[in-house]
Amino acid sequence: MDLTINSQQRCFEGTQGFYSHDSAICGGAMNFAVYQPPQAKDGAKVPMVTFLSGLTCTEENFTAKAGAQRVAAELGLMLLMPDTSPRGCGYPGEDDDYDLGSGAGFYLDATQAPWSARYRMYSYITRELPALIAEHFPVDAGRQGIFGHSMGGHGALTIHLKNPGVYRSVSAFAPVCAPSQCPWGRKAFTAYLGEDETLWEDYDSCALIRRQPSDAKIFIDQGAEDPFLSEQLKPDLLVAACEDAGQHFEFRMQPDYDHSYYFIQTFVEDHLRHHAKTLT
Ligand SMILES: N[C@@H](CCC(=O)N[C@@H](CSC=O)C(=O)NCC(=O)O)C(=O)O
Repeated sequence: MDLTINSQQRCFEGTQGFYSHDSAICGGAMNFAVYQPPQAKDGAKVPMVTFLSGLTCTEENFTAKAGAQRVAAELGLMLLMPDTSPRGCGYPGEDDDYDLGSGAGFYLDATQAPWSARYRMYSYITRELPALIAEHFPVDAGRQGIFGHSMGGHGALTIHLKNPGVYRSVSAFAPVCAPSQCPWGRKAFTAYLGEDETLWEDYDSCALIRRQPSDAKIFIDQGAEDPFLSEQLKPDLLVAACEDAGQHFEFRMQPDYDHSYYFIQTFVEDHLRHHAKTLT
């Protein structure tokens, strides 16, 4: 699989790069960013943590705003930052709303036309992109973790819960915890998956935990002043699901923090150390 290097720059003795490729699964060009830590040299393979971003984001938001590279360099973690959806599909309404279409792929495989042809972010993130990364970067595919923010927190939790042996560590910042029960998720799931809500459970962390908890510890930070907390994120539902199902978790409510990347950059070191405990 071919890869285009759009830019590469030195960063904490490692390399921060932006790349694109032609995705068979998403039916067009996709962008992503990778941070290679200094330990990834002379043939040495390093563990990788994938960060899934939230609504309106591209591969650039976390890469430029989270300040994760310094600690990733210290811990020897490769970071993979995918885009949040296919782009330029030409579907009606694709660019009209911030919470549907471009920038809002919700990390699922759409089953409803027209989205089903290209909005296949679940398969892209779990199959095509890791294979491409393994071909072009010195990654140890047996040591992978996943984390994310908001819509990307939902993606990280669901992808871990559906693939606990591949994504061995998991964490999230302000995740959409129960997409079947909040306006962002219900709008996206109706459009992408259709009206049958029983089919939504496959992409709902609370339902997945109740069905089959994982052996990992789910680590979550949430800002207490997050404007999306009660209507969209609903961490109380995830905490209840974890408690009922016996899922190991740590949930931290952070006083005074909001939903922004200032919140993320404050706690990103804790998240990377959480992943390193399992992966290194
Ligand atoms: N209506 C807002 C919503 C956009 C927003 O807040 N996006 C968040 C993720 S929200 C959940 O997935 C984000 O990460 N934005 C990018 C950033 O760099 O802050 C709006 O359109 O502004």
